[in-house]
Amino acid sequence: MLSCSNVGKTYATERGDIVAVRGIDLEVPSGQFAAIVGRSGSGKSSLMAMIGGLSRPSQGVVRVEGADIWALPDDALAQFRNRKIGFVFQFASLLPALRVIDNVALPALLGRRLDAGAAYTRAARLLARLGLAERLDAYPAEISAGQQRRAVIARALINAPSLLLADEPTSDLDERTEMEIMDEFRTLNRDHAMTVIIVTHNLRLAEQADRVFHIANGGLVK
Ligand SMILES: Nc1ncnc2c1ncn2[C@@H]1O[C@H](COP(=O)(O)OP(=O)(O)OP(=O)(O)O)[C@@H](O)[C@H]1O
Repeated sequence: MLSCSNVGKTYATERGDIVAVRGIDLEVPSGQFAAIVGRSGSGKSSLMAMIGGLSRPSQGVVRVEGADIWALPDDALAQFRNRKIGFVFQFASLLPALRVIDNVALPALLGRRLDAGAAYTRAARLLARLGLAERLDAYPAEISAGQQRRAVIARALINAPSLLLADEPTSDLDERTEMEIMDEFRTLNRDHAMTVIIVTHNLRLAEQADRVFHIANGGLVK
């Protein structure tokens, strides 16, 4: 379902090139729960950004459900991301001027596959499942960090993606919230055959995955 063939990323900087990812080959079958682990700076986020269609590889091919995503024109890639991939990334925070429920419904409205009524109904249902039924009308600044993370997860799921990418989804959260979020990922993975890839520093979380990829210095450790 997801494959990387010889995928690499080099950043050109004023002080020369930085090779962040060096020709990685990996495959994650549909419905698998995979974890990517590695030290800070090893290239995990760069790899996830290429897999998610957010940052163009310097070399290699990324296929998601058979599609060579980086061969798609920009608008087709944007549509593919919107429909097929859910993101739980640190930088993808909630829009502060919108209520929680508006934030969650937004990708469905942008994707134009659900009408507004259906988008809001689905957003409310997802938020309720994630324990936010009482906070639908709150603004992001009015809810806790753990609740914000759950709202981001609801937003990632609104278009029923086949691939969920989560970069350090539970960092800064207490152990109980962390476990609740992991349980939610496992349920989605099991009940909806959603492929899940998480990046984590936390080996306790990685142990729960079907498959663990270790990255060091931009390459996979065999
Ligand atoms: N936009 C960029 N421009 C230049 N160098 C970058 C850029 N983004 C990342 N790098 C460098 O690429 C390497 C890999 O970074 P990356 O963020 O992928 O690692 P990581 O494993 O996700 O780290 P962390 O666990 O700290 O988030 C690092 O040396 C980093 O400094």
